[in-house]
Amino acid sequence: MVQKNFWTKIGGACCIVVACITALVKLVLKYVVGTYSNVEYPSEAQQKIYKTIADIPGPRSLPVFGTRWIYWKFCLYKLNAVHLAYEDMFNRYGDIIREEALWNIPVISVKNRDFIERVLRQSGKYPIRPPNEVTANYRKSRPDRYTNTGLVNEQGEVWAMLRNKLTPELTSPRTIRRFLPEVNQLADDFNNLISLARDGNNVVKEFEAYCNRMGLESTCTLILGRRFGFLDGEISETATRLADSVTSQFRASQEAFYGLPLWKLIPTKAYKDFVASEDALYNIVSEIVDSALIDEQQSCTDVRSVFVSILQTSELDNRDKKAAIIDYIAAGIKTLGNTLVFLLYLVAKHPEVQEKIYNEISRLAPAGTSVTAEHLHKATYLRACITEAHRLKPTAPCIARVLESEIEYDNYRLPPGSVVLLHTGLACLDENNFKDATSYRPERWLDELTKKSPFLVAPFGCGKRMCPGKRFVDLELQIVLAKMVKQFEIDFEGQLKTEFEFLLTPVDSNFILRDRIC
Ligand code: HEM
Repeated sequence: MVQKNFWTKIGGACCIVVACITALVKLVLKYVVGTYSNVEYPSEAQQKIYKTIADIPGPRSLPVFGTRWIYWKFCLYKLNAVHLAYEDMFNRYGDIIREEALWNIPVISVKNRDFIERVLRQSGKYPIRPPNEVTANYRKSRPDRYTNTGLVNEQGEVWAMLRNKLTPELTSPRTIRRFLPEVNQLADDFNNLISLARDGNNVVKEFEAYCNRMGLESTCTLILGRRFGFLDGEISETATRLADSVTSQFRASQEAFYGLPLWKLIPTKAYKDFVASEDALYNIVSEIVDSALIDEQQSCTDVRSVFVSILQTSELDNRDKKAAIIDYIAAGIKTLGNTLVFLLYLVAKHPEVQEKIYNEISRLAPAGTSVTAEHLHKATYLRACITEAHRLKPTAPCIARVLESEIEYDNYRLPPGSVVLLHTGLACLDENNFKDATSYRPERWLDELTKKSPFLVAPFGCGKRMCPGKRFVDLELQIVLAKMVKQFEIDFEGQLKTEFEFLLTPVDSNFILRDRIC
């Protein structure tokens, strides 16, 4: 018993001695190493400064399902109002939010200007935009039609190869210059269509449908090099099918992305709808391409260059050429239609702005003349009105990226591979970034002091993955706005309603178009 006590005491003493020696060695090492190497060892408090993705605030997350429950029926937000959900979440949680997709994969949303700029500036050779998983999944299941998931959804070297081969003709200023007379004609036909669509009170109901037809006709004309009659009084069955399938494609993508992604396990209704719309789109575009191919052999006009350049691209499978045309048409219709409605709505709500556009364009291009490149170059106020509409109501209000390297923000460390949504649209409404941010004031863009803000006012995205349709859309918006303001006094009663269908989309828009008395 005495012996046991003795050994216990010896053991205790040894422990105390070892602890003291360890502390002493630590102290000496810290002092010596600190003195001679100049390396600063962070204190425990300093080490804790960095927080991880898991610390970012956001809605409560469920195992496996993550935070997608917030869009379920009777829960916090509506699936067709995702834009309002983000507004509310930024108010609740601050400038950085964590959501979780299926299997608890984090998705980080940010609206801080500095963060947005750093992410967009860091992009390397192959910037990664998270693919639309529904489209990618479907296309992989149809090797008979697709060799890859397409320009919009591919990554890395395959994306770079598609981008290099498919976009130069579309983005070339020469193509856009050559297309100018055609856009003048398209704008005249659009004016004619909406003029005839007015009721006795000069109201055009569901104006967005006409703008989508304009998006469809002009994108098809640019890409396929011929007119399709989507602006004729009677809309053809093909136009209706094409417009419907693009709408249901966006809607189904939205449900499959933000809703419960059960489609990964079983073919849900949303997935089946998506497949049906993708099939319809494929069949319609195939018909159009085939008929355009026959015409192509009989004609040799210049406007066909985008189509011809795609068809003549060497080392590209025919399936890729058809897929590219589908992607261009699908990418162009609703984006262009929505943007046109938002622009005209803002102009309608600001008669003083409208008057200034009218005066500028009447001075530059008198009645009866076409709008030329020189007119547009001089129409600085008209262009400012378009930039300001992109700032205030962009149809694509956020840019998605996968981080290529680590980023630190507000004491959080986000590792490479993190999925981030950059909410440029909401950042544009922040008073810290723009004075009088929620007002439509085109004049701000005429002020030399206003920063151009290419990372905030970025309706077409940014960097190497930027929208290849930008130049064409710029041209079209300018000519359509100029010609509409010349012909009509545009008015709108009440507030424009919007929904989110993967894009910010106008609904039930009734415009009043009074003939201008010159
Ligand atoms: C107002 C009309 C349009 C808007 C607002 C718009 C917006 C955008 C945005 C935000 C992106 C993503 C860019 C990024 O991640 O940095 C994009 C990509 C794309 N857009 Fe557009 N777009 C429009 C019209 C068009 C048109 C007319 C076409 C084709 C003729 C087109 C074809 C594409 C393609 C192919 C991509 C994918 C590019 C890539 O990943 O390399 N877009 N667009």
